[in-house]
Amino acid sequence: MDKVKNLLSPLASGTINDTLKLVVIGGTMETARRASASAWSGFVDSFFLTAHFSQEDYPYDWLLHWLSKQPAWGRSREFDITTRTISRNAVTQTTTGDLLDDDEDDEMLVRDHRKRKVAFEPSPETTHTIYYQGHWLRVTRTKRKKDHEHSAELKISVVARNNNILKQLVLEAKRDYEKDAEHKVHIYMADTTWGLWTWTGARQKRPMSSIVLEPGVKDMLLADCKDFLLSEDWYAERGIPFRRGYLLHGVPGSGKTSLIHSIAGELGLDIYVVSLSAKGMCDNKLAKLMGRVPSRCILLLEDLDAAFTRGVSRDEKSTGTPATLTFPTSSRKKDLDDEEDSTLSLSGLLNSLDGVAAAEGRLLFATTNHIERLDPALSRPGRMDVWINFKNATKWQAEEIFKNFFPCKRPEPPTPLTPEGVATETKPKPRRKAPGPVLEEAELSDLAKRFADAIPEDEMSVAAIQGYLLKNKTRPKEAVEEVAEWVVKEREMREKLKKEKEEREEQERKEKERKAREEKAAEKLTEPAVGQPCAGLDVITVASSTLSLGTASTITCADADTEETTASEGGNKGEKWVSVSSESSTTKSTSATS
Ligand SMILES: Nc1ncnc2c1ncn2[C@@H]1O[C@H](COP(=O)(O)OP(=O)(O)OP(=O)(O)O)[C@@H](O)[C@H]1O
Repeated sequence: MDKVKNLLSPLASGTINDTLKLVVIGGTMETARRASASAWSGFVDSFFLTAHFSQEDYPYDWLLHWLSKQPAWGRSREFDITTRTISRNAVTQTTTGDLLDDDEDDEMLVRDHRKRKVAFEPSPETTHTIYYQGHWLRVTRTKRKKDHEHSAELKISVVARNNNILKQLVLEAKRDYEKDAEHKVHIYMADTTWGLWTWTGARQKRPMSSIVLEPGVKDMLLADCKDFLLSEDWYAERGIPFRRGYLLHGVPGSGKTSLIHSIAGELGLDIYVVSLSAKGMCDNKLAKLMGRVPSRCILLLEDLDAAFTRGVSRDEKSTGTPATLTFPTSSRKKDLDDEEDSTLSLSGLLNSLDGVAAAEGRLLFATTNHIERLDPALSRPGRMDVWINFKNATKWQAEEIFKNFFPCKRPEPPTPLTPEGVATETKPKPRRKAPGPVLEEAELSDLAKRFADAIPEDEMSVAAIQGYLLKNKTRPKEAVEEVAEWVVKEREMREKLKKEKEEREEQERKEKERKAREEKAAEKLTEPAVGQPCAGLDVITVASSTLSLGTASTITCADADTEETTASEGGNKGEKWVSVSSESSTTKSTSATS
């Protein structure tokens, strides 16, 4: 008791009393200050209407698109600068700081190639103030994490009596976005870090006429897509999932991707692009992405064959025979779990495409240069209903590409008539002058024919021919005269590249073999300890009764693939090694003493 009194006695002294008073007064004042500050901010906030727009929903894109056009955005004091243009219509700024519209900017780029387009994006976690229809909007882009998932959000606050101003803003942003979309194709890329779709910009629509394919192919494909989009009820009545898949396969540079973009433009659809071989792509992320594809769009799976060169294929999984047989220690098991988590499997892909979460009404387009590498399950009807083979250019294609490439004098279109039949006086739209000479129509046809004669059938890709013409874009006549020489050079170059590739592959094969030999040798050297699993084998049976050589127990290891069984007797170096057949069969003992 005395001890307690001694301990408390300093508290009764004057100094401690004063200190305590100070602490109490200070604490009270601070609490009061905080309470009043939060009350004030609560009071101020009570005047604000706040709307949240999640990245997973359309209004987020509309608003970002709208914001990217606001001059105040460019003058904002905190922003991310990117040379990746948000949209061709986005407010852009040269490095000198002047705001320019697109046409001016193009001119600038011609005059001064060092000047680059710079786009402004809202910095995350910063607030921007924008004046809109008599109101000050406070706009904040935030990143949030919910249920282990990252996503972005746009928060817009405004002082107003009701939410009419926010409704108006969203509608205007939507109208603006859709107006731009009329002439553009919006492209979204799969973000494998967040498992979300990221808007990467809008591309000018590419006219179907600029794609040169054998007659009928484009029309057939377009008609099929249109027919599908109009057949929702037909599919519903028959209980068939409302989806259609198109597999475009064939040589590189033959127009697969270009055709898809063109169709998207023609049908007014957005494109959602997934590269299955992208770093970080796994079953989970793909399923999430597929669940977030809107109902009417083009889903583009690029380089379909590339995805499964590194992952675990469905066949390996389904037979239960993993590619490498291992006995996971706890840390190794964690690695395996992580690996599984970051791997894309064929079954994962099929589930994502067909699963309940998969969007209805989407057009699935898949491209590949190696159709022979595809698993038949992936390309079967129901998943890929229409297949189109893209080949190297025919002579007819070469001729058409040439005609499309060079400008020629076209006859003036007839003057439109008024309802009374009087010709209207219309001012011709000023056209940008194309570089190079403008040919007569007949001359162009003649040159195109001569050009096509020099191009070998089904040997050069359309992209290669286009590349050659680009180099001669102001010299149509010379392009024809020099094309034979180019073909020879191109062949030589391809021969050289082929040789180099073969040499590289041969070297890689040798290297692989060498590594395999080394691994085998290392395996032989590692003697399995008694009671421990044999590396590389997945079934272990301890059969101490089958053999009675020496004193140690015997381990029998069955190779899952070959059913071959070996047994080894433990013991010191220099003692016996025994091989036996499987447990039930008779011992084919080859004992040896080293
Ligand atoms: N049939 C074609 N008609 C018009 N242009 C074409 C055609 N084929 C290729 N091109 C041109 O070649 C370039 C490459 O074409 P694209 O990317 O569409 O080929 P791809 O078949 O998708 O190639 P990859 O398989 O390598 O992805 C584009 O600039 C495109 O304009």
